[in-house]
Amino acid sequence: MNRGDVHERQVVKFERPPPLDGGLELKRLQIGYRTWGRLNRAGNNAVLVCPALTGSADVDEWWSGLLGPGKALDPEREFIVCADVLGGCGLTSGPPLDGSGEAFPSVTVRAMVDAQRLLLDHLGVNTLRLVIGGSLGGMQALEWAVSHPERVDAAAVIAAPARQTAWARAFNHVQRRALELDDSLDLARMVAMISYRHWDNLNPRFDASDPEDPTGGWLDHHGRALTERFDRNAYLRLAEAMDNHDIGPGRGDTVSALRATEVPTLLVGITTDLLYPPAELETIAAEMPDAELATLDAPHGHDAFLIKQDALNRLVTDFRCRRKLPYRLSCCQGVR
Ligand SMILES: CC(=O)SCCNC(=O)CCNC(=O)[C@H](O)C(C)(C)COP(=O)(O)OP(=O)(O)OC[C@H]1O[C@@H](n2cnc3c(N)ncnc32)[C@H](O)[C@@H]1OP(=O)(O)O
Ligand SMILES: N[C@@H](CCO)C(=O)O
Repeated sequence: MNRGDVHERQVVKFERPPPLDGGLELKRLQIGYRTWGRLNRAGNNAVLVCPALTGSADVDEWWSGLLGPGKALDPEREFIVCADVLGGCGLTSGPPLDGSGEAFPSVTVRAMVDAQRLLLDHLGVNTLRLVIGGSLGGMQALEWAVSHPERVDAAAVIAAPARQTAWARAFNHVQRRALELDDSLDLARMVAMISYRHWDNLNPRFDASDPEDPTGGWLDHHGRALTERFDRNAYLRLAEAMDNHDIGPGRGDTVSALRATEVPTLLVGITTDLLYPPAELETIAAEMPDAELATLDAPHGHDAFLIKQDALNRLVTDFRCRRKLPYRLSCCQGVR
């Protein structure tokens, strides 16, 4: 069943799974996931896509610019897998699904990777041709490259750090305070939205002298929209996971962990990213033995990885073609 062209959401349940990172013991682990394309007999043509904070397994909804025939994630040639994130509010174990709400245990990025590994084992995936993600998804992709290099042919880390930064923590702190005052996700999302954008995105779009305040209206819109589609406790758990993200512990330190990771890795920095500026990605690239740095030139800020999809698709495709990774596309011709 896992070897066909399955597109709809599926669920796998692990009774008494092994403890996940951080001593996370769940009586039952459920993972909701989607796949595109077919897994080959050797189990070595898979690509794992890791979602960002409020993302889901529905890659076709939020990364359609990268998913499709001839694109960076090509289901005609590869088996694309994406799961709802552990601790979130999809069909993978998390506060709402588990029913434990606030009592759902802390989750780390490494635990997210542990859960994804169980899923890949279940599907018969041996090695990944690529693991890719932006923001929280980029943290997961980097953690994969560091913790399971033997299973990863290449990684693409977009707009994410190797270790959470004080600056990004500051935004999460204010969001937690907002959630203490009011259970609704409105205010937290509005704060987050400011960190996801840039003045080059908002200034040309909204007239600051307009008495109807389109900037405020836009923020209100996003606050309301998240409240309708997301869960407060899941949000808190995922923000906590981002705040605790560090590939270093247990591996010397962050720099030692990067230096020991030989997986070919593409690091994409977004020119206007105020949350994880390009300098973060440059630092990672400087330490990894086989890293390539690329720049996504966009006025949108951090969220450009969701908005400038054609340009991102080109960066990822070019990386894969240039590295002659086990990947053949007509668009590879001419890439050196
Ligand atoms: C990566 C993952 O894993 S998935 C998570 C990605 N998805 C999300 O984050 C969902 C939330 N959406 C967004 O953040 C953004 O819409 C993006 C990143 C997907 C796209 O960004 P942009 O193209 O800049 O869109 P923008 O931020 O303007 O949002 C458009 C929405 O704002 C509304 N809007 C724009 N201006 C205003 C305004 N002045 N007042 C009120 N509403 C406004 C639009 O009507 C539109 O509403 P809709 O989404 O309900 O159709
Ligand atoms: N805006 C995206 C990315 C945040 O890093 C999200 O809501 O998941």
